[in-house]
Amino acid sequence: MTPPTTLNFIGNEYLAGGSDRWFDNRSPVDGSLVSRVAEAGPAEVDAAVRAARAALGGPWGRMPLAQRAQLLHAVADEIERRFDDFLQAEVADTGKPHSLARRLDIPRGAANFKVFADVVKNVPGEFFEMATPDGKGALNYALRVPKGVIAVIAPWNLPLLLMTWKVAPALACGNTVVVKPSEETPSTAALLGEVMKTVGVPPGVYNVVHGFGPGSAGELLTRHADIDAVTFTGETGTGAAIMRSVADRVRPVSFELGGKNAGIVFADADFDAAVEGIAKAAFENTGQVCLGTERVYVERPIFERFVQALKDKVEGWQIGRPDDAATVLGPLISRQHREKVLGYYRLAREGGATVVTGGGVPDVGSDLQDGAWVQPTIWTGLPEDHPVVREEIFGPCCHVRPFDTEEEAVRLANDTDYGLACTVWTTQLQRAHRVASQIQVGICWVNAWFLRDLRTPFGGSKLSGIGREGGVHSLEFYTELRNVCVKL
Ligand SMILES: NC(=O)c1ccc[n+]([C@@H]2O[C@H](COP(=O)([O-])OP(=O)(O)OC[C@H]3O[C@@H](n4cnc5c(N)ncnc54)[C@H](O)[C@@H]3O)[C@@H](O)[C@H]2O)c1
Ligand SMILES: O=S(=O)(O)c1ccc(CO)cc1
Repeated sequence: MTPPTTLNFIGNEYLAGGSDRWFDNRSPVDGSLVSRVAEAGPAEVDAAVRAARAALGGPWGRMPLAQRAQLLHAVADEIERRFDDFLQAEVADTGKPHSLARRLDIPRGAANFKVFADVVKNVPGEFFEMATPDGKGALNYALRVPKGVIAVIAPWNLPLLLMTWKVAPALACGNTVVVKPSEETPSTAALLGEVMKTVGVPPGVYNVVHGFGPGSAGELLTRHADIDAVTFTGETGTGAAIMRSVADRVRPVSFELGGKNAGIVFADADFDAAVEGIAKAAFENTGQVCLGTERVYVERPIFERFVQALKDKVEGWQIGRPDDAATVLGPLISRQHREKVLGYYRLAREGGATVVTGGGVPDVGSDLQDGAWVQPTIWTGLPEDHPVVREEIFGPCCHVRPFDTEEEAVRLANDTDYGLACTVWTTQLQRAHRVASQIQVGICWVNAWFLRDLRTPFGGSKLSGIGREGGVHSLEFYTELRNVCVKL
């Protein structure tokens, strides 16, 4: 039987790669073939950028804001109508449990379009009246105009959610996009093309090119002379490479990059809630969430009890097939990524860590032996300068260490090159505010993790990114302000 194909989407049509380059998209559950993907070469990337440019001068560019917002609501409605198609596609690529994709990935994929359509409709303008020597004065007002053609480079961990988190505000602001989804997860970006066409989004507004990073569609797109901005989510090193790609043409970038996030648990915390919260932060999505917690600091009086409870909690989580309702943990995204994660598991052992649980590959049976399975893992006893405590692993693992004072906890949490997120657990109100204000991150949760209001600013400090998106903050990246000065 011929395997299904995943095609580039350009000008509202699915096109095969002209140069006959195809790559395999394999399931991380069992290594089976999900689809053959058409890799975009220079001609396809150029065609996508041209289609996007042309659309800015067509019906999309002339469309009133209210109608644009209505279309984006229709996109969201159509994603919801085709919920199961998106669910199957996302799970086929990632192997994540249906329960997780059903609760998080697909609903958020739809919600992004609704939220940003509404945000853009409700943004007030800026106006200044000025005096002039002739006494008649002048009026200044700022127009927000779309930036143009936006290159969207997306990662594989929350493919639809993180791609639409960029595409929705870009389109709401009147731009057009060329999306390069991760080579690991091309399916939902491709499927979204059908949705765009069905609801009547004009050709060229939403385009998708498939492929890899360096020397492939990712680099071809970010180096293309006719893109106006790049928005990227992924590894810090890739962000640096993209920055170099756009440097000669001085294009703006918005970067959501890696993290090595801390969790701080005070002895006064609601113990059970903290265990549950840290377990999710460390292990949900098999630890493949940039906001996840890989460093946990626990106040000494509850340290031993906390480590035991965290171990019990995660050992009770079922690892297995995505469609099994009891499954909590799926595989990693690929065997290649598993090699990286297992490399850190090895380093931890060699560094003298106490392996509280996990540390290897689970027995998932012969059916799944070609998948990318890994055990959730907890360590204690490593020094703070160990690579396992300093580098982003992006797997289901955390190192837990005791602390004695609030000052020490803040110092430990901030002792990192990254600055994305933190989760703090305490029932003392003043402590909560005091600590949150001192942690050098883009988002600090108190008694919560991954609770997102899409109107709030989101992004990272230090090596975790450049800029903030979310709510009106997205407009700062996806529009330009043009001041009009009218002499009266
Ligand atoms: N801060 C955030 O919001 C956030 C969210 C999710 C993931 N992440 C980070 O993403 C990483 C995991 O995702 P990943 O492995 O897909 O990241 P990645 O950087 O390897 O790849 C991301 C995307 O960039 C493309 N790419 C790679 N090299 C490129 C190049 N030179 N030019 C243009 N495009 C290129 C890839 O093909 C892919 O589409 C982790 O580091 C994680 O922390 C960050
Ligand atoms: O801002 S969000 O779109 O909610 C979001 C969720 C997860 C991550 C990290 O993987 C980044 C942004």
